[in-house]
Amino acid sequence: MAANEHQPRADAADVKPTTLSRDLVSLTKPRIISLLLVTTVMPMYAAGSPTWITVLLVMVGGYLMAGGANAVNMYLDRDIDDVMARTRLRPIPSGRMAPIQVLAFGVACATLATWMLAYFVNVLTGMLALAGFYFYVFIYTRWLKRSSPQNIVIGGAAGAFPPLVGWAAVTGTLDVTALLLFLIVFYWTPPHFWALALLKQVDYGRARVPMAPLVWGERETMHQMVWYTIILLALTLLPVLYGAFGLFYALSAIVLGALLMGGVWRVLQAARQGAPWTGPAWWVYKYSLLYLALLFLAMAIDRAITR
Ligand code: HEM
Ligand SMILES: CC(C)=CCC/C(C)=C/CC/C(C)=C/COP(=O)(O)OP(=O)(O)O
Repeated sequence: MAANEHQPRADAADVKPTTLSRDLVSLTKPRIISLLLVTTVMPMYAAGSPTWITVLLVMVGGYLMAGGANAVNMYLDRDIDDVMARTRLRPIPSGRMAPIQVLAFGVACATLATWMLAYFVNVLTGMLALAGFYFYVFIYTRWLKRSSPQNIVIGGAAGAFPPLVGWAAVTGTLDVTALLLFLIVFYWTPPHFWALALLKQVDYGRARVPMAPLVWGERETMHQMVWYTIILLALTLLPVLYGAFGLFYALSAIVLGALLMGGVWRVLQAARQGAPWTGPAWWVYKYSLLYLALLFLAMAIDRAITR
């Protein structure tokens, strides 16, 4: 029996204020945004010495833009969220909010964010954040998520916009280091998400979402995770080669990267030997979050040490 079959389906109009405010926050997917903000703010310190007010504006604007994107994602995905155990208790499928309310909230957040970032920070920052919103809503959610196992590779580029936003907020422009930070998040996304997708195949199968393990099979997905991780590790060391970051970052990237590679390799080896691989896959999913946060923190610390 599905997890929330005993949950009462409330009328959207009957929602208590406390529940409504909690639902509005949950529409923004705050835990995911916490890491998006790390990948926005750390590049600001890697790019220069931002004032605290710029950092605050970028954090609020970035939260509103990503939160708006996540709310519109929940509006567009309300049918599949209703059939997946992981997402069935969200405000729309559980009947606590009407779809149109969620859409209006998401669009309002994104509009406010565009104005805040463009007016108080700079136009490029506002435009880049808005591009991330459009990429996530239209390219990933509306198009690729339901049509191709490459959904999270190409669509995943949306999640790589935050470092560009942070960089542009401090420098007013983009350069090759900013592009590398974009590519690092881009190549990080497949091992991050496919580790989870391997574990959630029943959900995605029920929702008919063509995630890689269901289309390519488990073993091929694991091979792809290994390749993306190898490219990711190479990319993380590139900025050291041309002097953008120093020894502290280099050592951090090597140690953190070796642990990620070890985890991804353990998943593949366990599957090859017919041993249980779900434990190692959970480890890779969880560790991928810590990996990205610490890698970006190391960039900022490195620049603080060498500046
Ligand atoms: C297409 C790209 C991505 C996909 C498909 C994806 C998918 C997911 C999914 C399905 C979850 C589980 C959430 C849940 O349990 O409700 C998750 C967790 C998470 N993701 Fe991603 N993700 C992507 C990119 C990113 C990016 C770019 C970041 C931040 C830089 C990120 C940060 C997180 C965090 C922090 C969690 C843990 C949330 C929690 O503990 O509740 N993800 N991701
Ligand atoms: C600059 C800017 C605003 C960028 C936007 C970045 C952004 C919102 C990235 C989110 C990435 C993500 C969590 C995808 C999961 O969607 P999903 O639909 O697969 O997850 P779900 O099944 O949990 O809904």
